[in-house]
Amino acid sequence: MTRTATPDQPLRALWSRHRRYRGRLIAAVTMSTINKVADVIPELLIGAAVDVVVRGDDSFVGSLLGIESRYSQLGWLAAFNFVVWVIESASQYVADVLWRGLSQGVEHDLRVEAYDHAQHLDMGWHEGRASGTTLATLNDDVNQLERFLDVGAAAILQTALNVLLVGAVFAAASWQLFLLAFLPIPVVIAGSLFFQRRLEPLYARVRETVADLSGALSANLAGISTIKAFTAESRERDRIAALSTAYRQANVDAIRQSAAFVPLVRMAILAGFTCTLLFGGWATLRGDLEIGLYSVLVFMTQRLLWPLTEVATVLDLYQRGRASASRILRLLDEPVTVPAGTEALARPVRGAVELRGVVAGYGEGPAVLHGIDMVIPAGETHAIVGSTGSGKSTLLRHVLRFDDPRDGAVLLDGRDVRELDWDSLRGSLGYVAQDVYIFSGSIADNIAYGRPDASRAEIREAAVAAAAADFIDALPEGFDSPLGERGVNLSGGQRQRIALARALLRDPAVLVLDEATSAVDNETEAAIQASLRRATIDRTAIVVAHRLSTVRHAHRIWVLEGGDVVEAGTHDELLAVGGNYAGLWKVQTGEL
Ligand SMILES: Nc1ncnc2c1ncn2[C@@H]1O[C@H](COP(=O)(O)OP(=O)(O)OP(=O)(O)O)[C@@H](O)[C@H]1O
Repeated sequence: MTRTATPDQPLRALWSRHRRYRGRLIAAVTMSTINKVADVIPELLIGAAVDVVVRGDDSFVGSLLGIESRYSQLGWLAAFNFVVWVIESASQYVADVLWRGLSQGVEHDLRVEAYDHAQHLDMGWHEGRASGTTLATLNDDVNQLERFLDVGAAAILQTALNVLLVGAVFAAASWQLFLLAFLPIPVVIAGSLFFQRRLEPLYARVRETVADLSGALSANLAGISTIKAFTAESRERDRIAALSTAYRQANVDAIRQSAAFVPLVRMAILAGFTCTLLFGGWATLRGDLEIGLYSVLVFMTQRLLWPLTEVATVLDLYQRGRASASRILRLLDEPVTVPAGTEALARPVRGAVELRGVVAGYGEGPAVLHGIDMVIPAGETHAIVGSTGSGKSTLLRHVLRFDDPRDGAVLLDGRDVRELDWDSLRGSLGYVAQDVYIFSGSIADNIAYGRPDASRAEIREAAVAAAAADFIDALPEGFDSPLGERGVNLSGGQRQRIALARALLRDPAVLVLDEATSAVDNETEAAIQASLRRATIDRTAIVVAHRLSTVRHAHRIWVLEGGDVVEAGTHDELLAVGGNYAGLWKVQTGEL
């Protein structure tokens, strides 16, 4: 499987996918700018107030407004200050709402897009990694990005605006002081770049370890009954503890590095602050600088420099966001190796299935099917039998196009399934898997999963055909009985019958059953067999079975061995041949 390289600028690459939010971003940046300007003005006003008190009639405010009384001048300043604060508070609120809306919007879109992409990736991709690892990307990584967008992006903008605005005030007051006060800035920038480079691999490691942990946690919860049955609790606890320790250690390493940045920033700030205090004070004493301006500059130095300590936090969020963005992009860049075709089948679909020289295998592994030729005419029931590991499920997997063959082709109604759109292919197939999945919801919801618009009467009809209606009616809430996420309150046989009803309700041209009656008792099996015979009168059925009694009436039985068809024929023909099938039949029934 080829993998597209992650771009060097994962956040930028991610943003290019979300250009539709540009308007909202511009609005958020505008609001933050208004807010920052309104935030700086009160400090200028303090300087103006000191100026009023010290210089009286000659003050800047006095000459600007043409008012003599110092009391009135201060009153005007207070009124102006009030207006500025109202603007500051209102713009803060609007900016917060806009930034959060932006991050929530991007997060939502990304989560849905990444999930949708993941569900279109082939089965091999999903089987090749723990589902918890994918979950970690869809959940933790997307959330991590939200934190960066929510807090980090706005903070970066605020700090940059701060430097610009305060810089403008300093530059207007005295260029010498401007240079002194801005002394720490290059140090902070150089430090940021240095730490950013060091932090990048550390946060990539944090994301990897959290994915491993998440994968192990979800696998363990899914297999909790096995853990209990084998009293493996303490062993599993230790395994999870080891993965958690790796995660903690990765975080500690990253935090140790990112925290080391804070003292560096603080020392740089101290230098800048001391310079302003000392050199500004001396200049004022010499009469080169107005007292009002000096007090403004002292306040401004605080305003300029202290927020720089935030740079470390922002850098931290930025690096975490970058690491998460790379993982999300990697998922989004994962190619869909089993893409849908574009052709539609002529309706009604007849249901003729053919395999022509199908060679198949998993990943880079050896071939599991070695050139299977099989013709299943429309309307017939064909069985596939063979010892365990002979390739029966692999064959079904290719009929369903969970995977494409390495060589040869699978055809439905004479068309290569790779050319067909999903609706034509999977819409024509009713599948009952070996391991039945029950969704949370009611029994009726589960049966209607493939046809959500089905009426209650149709759902009941499908349940009757699958020999499931009796046990469903016996439940206190009947078809409305809720099922747990994994259908834990149903027996294996009951779950199989629900799955069968689900497949029959779609009225598919081809019914694909993988060991669909393996978990039921003999009596239920006979009931299902009778219903299946009725249900498959006018449709194709491909049935994988271990218990040969369930397929003895099939039109044709294909016997697989080591990935090859070794025998084929009706039950009676195969018994007459006296080969593999006859041997298996004898073992299972004791008769010949
Ligand atoms: N996801 C997978 N990845 C790699 N190899 C696999 C995978 N699934 C099956 N195989 C291998 O393919 C071969 C055929 O397996 P398959 O499940 O098709 O056999 P089967 O006849 O259905 O067996 P059973 O009757 O036990 O279900 C086996 O050797 C198995 O190890």
